[in-house]
Amino acid sequence: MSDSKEWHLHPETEYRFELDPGTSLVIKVSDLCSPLPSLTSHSSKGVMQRSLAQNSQRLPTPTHPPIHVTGRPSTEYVSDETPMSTYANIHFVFEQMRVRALRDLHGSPPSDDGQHAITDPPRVLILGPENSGKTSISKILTNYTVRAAQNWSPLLVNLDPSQGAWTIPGTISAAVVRSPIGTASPANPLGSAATSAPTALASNALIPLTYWYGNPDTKSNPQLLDRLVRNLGVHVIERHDMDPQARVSGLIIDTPSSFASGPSSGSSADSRHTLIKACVDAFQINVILVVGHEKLNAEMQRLYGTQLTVVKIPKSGGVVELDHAYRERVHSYQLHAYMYGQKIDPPPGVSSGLVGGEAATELILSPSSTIINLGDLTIYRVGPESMAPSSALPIGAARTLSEMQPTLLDPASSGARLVNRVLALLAPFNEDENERYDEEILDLPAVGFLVVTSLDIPNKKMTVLAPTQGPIVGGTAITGSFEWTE
Ligand SMILES: Nc1ncnc2c1ncn2[C@@H]1O[C@H](COP(=O)(O)OP(=O)(O)OP(=O)(O)O)[C@@H](O)[C@H]1O
Repeated sequence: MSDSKEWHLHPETEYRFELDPGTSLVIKVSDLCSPLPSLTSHSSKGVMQRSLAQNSQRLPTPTHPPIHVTGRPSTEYVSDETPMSTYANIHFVFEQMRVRALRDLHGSPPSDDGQHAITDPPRVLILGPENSGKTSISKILTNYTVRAAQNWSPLLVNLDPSQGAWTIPGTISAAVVRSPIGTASPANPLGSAATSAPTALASNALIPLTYWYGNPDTKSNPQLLDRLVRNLGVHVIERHDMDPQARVSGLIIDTPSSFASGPSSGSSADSRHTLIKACVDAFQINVILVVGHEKLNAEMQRLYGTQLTVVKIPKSGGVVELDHAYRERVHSYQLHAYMYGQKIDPPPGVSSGLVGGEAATELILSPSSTIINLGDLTIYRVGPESMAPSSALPIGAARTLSEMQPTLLDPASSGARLVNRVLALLAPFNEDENERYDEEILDLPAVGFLVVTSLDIPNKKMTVLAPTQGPIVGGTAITGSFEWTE
């Protein structure tokens, strides 16, 4: 038995819904000249909302066709208060910046819009408190950009280590986006990465550059996060230098809420400001969008108002308050989906559908469980867990040294606590010995993730679970605070 409903949406309204765990929803927009992807949502918990207004720009007809919704959302309603027109206007301003940058690149005469002196594409930092809709706005602005029929390929950057982005929580990453990102499940909040997606998703799968921070909390090791943000920025700017065509598409950065919340003075404000400055410097930011936060807007205007554009934008009333328990469940779900893929069942009565605009084949992966020698993998830990207590530091010694100090772990020692631990497998060290340096592992991107499922100390063996049978032996890995059991 299918549950189907038809909704007639007026201009400037949006349909919102929330789903119970393990349920899905199919939305069809009828009477379109070009097909709009059905939005099939699947949530591991109770809440997931989507704004349909984000798609309304694509509707080619002046009359607004009904939407057909199949499934049983736990909550659904139509809101007539939406900030989407503001978001669309911001997109149009960014679009003009891209076009001016492209004209400049091609040596075309500047357009006569009075602002032709500025030929920088938008490099946007989105700041806002918890549950303000930052990630959704980053996705909306990115998807608008790739739908603009200009072949733009913007970079989407996620600096929130609690989010999981394209791989697993504990990471920060950047990916070039060429077609609208499908986000049909909280397991892939920013679309699917090519490395873990089956071929069915290949047409819009993303290849992210990922660094492992290893903890969901930005406050656990702000210095490490600062370094990783700068590393990511170096790669992004280098890429833009080599590929000016990509540079003109600009970049959009989603940030953790901790960058926005907290006192405006004192040591925690200092660390917050240091991280924001790291972003502004590393990615050569020229626009800061502050989502619905007067005080933060004033703070950013004061700090950056003279060197770049700071704009406050409204928070959508549709944003759902996601609590700690939900976020923890999503972390576990993301790790499961990283290893095993995910199966999204359409609601009763629907035999097939599109998931994020792609064919809804079963997105199941078969991870590989491998037994290796304890010495086959060199494992480090970085940060607080390896630190001596402050009282044990020599007088005058700075805590900062140990915060950034990688410590080699002996898997057999009880302190290593490796069972169920998530490890990031790092890219190889520089082949040129002369280019090697002490803290090089802090600057190596992650190429994959493993979970230690068991340790056999007497036989000096351990079992690791990984999504593929890629080379692990001889590799270097870093632990973090994440543990995962099936
Ligand atoms: N305009 C909207 N309409 C409906 N639901 C929305 C809208 N914007 C966001 N949401 C929903 O609200 C929830 C939180 O939004 P989002 O993750 O974008 O916020 P955030 O500020 O990035 O969160 P965080 O606190 O993790 O930084 C998500 O479930 C998202 O799907």
